[in-house]
Amino acid sequence: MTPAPDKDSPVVSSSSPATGPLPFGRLAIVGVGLIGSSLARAALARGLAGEVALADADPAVVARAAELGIGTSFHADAAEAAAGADLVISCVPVGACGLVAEAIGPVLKPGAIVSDVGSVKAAVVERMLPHLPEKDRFVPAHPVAGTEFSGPDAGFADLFEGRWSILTPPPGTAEEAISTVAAFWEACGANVETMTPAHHDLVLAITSHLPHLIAYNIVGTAADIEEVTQSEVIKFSAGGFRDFTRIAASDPTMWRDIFLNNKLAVLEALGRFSEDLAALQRAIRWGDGDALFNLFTRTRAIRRSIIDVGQDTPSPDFGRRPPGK
Ligand SMILES: NC(=O)c1ccc[n+]([C@@H]2O[C@H](COP(=O)([O-])OP(=O)(O)OC[C@H]3O[C@@H](n4cnc5c(N)ncnc54)[C@H](O)[C@@H]3O)[C@@H](O)[C@H]2O)c1
Ligand SMILES: O=C(O)C(=O)C[C@]1(C(=O)O)C=C[C@@H](O)C=C1
Repeated sequence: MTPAPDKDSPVVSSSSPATGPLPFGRLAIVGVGLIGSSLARAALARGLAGEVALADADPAVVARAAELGIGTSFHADAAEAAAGADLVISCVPVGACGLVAEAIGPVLKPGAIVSDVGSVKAAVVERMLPHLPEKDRFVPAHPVAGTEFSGPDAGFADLFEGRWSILTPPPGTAEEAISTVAAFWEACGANVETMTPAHHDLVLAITSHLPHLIAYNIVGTAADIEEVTQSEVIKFSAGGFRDFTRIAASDPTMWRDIFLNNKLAVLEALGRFSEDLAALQRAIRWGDGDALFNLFTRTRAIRRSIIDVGQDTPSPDFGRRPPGK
């Protein structure tokens, strides 16, 4: 059982094998991009649902999902997919999650659980919860796993294997709904942790959102520097810059929505980052080699500890990608 967080303890629990009513009779996934299609593939491959109903607002995505055979039914209408489902997961950009909740709310069967995968959590709760008939059956989630690719072709069944999925149930969420969603993610190969939406947004602002902002910025700056031609950016991007270009290739809609919906936490993290950057600027200007050396030693240890605990693979491009990409 994974209890709902209270306000005094933002991080409540780490994963321990959960049990739940798996397989579901019907799982509905709304938004069949990288994450939605990976979940659909994982659910089919691992036998987590009898029916996997897929819906997307883009007709080309619905057609492609059908062609790929990654579900059991394919819908242009989210409500049609959600009708009769035991679990409905919204896998659309954060800015569109309110529209999904509004569409599915009226057709949810009694007892159906609703979840999502958005990279921001407080705004998702604010946008989705008002439209849901059973407020205690909404269990927001965020799989901390992804790539810079989008769309149904980019997904793969093992994306969540060994990665974290963070659940952020609002206070009052039914324990049984939380443990069912936890069991679902564990069956997809993920480790589950539960925390408050606000705490999630603070943590992810520094570990995910700010790094993306920095990558977008540095690639934009490099492209703008007139003496560094486009061809040189490409030619010399085999080094550290290459990692930034990978991250800066991430989906513009998804990341626009993340920054607009986690504004305060990102601005707070950016403030701290700017202060530390100014300190580095001073160290370089005044020849303070010790300050530089000490920081670089500390950050090298952090990277090595990340690899040691198996949270990353030391691949040349630092990325996880679908087979064949
Ligand atoms: N990409 C990642 O690395 C990653 C990782 C974890 C979580 N997330 C979160 O997962 C969600 C989806 O990201 P993705 O990378 O799969 O995006 P994606 O662009 O690959 O897919 C999103 C899909 O949602 C569809 N869509 C948009 N609005 C819709 C609506 N109103 N109704 C139905 N379908 C709609 C789009 O047509 C598209 O097919 C986002 O909220 C993102 O923050 C992404
Ligand atoms: O590996 C990547 O491409 C990612 O950026 C994945 C990443 C992350 O920052 O770790 C990006 C956003 C998601 O919300 C979760 C995971």
